[in-house]
Amino acid sequence: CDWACCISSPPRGCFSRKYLQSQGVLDHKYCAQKHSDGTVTLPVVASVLAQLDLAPTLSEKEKVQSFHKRLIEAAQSLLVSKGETWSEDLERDIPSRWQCHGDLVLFSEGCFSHAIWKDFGSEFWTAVALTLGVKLTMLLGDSSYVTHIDNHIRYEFDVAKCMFSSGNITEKLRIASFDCSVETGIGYFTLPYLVHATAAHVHACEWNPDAVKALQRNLQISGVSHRCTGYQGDNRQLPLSDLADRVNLGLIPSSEEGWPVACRLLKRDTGGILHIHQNVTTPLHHEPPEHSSAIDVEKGSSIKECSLRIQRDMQVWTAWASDTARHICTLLLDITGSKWKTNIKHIEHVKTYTPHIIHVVLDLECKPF
Ligand SMILES: C[S@@+](CC[C@H](N)C(=O)[O-])C[C@H]1O[C@@H](n2cnc3c(N)ncnc32)[C@H](O)[C@@H]1O
Repeated sequence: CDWACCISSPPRGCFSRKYLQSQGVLDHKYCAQKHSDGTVTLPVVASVLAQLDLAPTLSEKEKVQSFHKRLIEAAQSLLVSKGETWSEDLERDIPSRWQCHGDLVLFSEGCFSHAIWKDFGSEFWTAVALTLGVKLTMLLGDSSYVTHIDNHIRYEFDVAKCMFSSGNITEKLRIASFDCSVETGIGYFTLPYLVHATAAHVHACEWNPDAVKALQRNLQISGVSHRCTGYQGDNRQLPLSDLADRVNLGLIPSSEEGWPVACRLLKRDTGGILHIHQNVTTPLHHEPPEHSSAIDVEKGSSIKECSLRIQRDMQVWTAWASDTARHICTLLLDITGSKWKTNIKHIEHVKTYTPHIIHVVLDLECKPF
């Protein structure tokens, strides 16, 4: 049967239709099937199987660890069946992290680098794909169109042609908690603003035609197309002004090129909020000495070091935020010809790339005098 994928046997995957519906994973192309023993098999989209919470008792970390262990076991058993010897070197070559986009898995460079995996070819990649619960990988597959479900929003896109950042999930969750029901917005995170923050209207500008196509499709899937106006092209050339209560400037490492257009877009009479993303670089910190004379002293100093480090990081972010606020004030004056005041409402820490490069978001309130 050509069912995309199905879940039938408890206890591993016993879900109600309502639960699957609420997660947006029921595959409506197929009908449910009733079996002679009274159980019912519900069709789900194959690509989301790996993301379903199949083992609610395990934490996310434990789940990744368990997949990593299974990946090692699968590689080991294939290798041994071919008469090869397992080694620590090979074990280190098995990745412990990866990104799942529906039924496609992305591994970083620097893993599976050993020539032996290449020699095993598709047999090895099939074992990897099966272990991770995906149907295919780019190494075997012929389609790069994927479905990714993030906080109940369904994103369908061509992963080979569009960029999707799953690392922004904490920021998407924060946006989901906003109430934008009387607001017009523009910028990043169109779908979370429309679906969860229930924005009255969102303007979305994108220069990649494939991403525009995907956005149109996803707006329809979420049933929010009527609250979105899309523009294809360079957002710096956008012929719009004086319409937004909120502008999301999500481009990193810096969104600075978009600041003038964002200032032009803010409502002239009431102003609004700019969410300015930036990778802020903090100075290198002095690491604690390798050997310390007494354990309790070492422990004490590491806590102190840690809190000092956080304080220094916060000072760097605050200094960056103050500079940015001043810069935005100048831009607003130049663009509108009148004075504005800005207020740093919040600085959100999104992600640490290295201990010294930190992705932050400044929520800057801008009001005309
Ligand atoms: C980092 S990706 C973000 C993708 C997605 N919004 C997400 O959060 O996962 C940045 C997106 O902005 C688009 N982009 C970058 N600069 C642009 C510009 N000047 N005008 C229009 N679109 C732009 C890129 O094509 C890309 O789709």
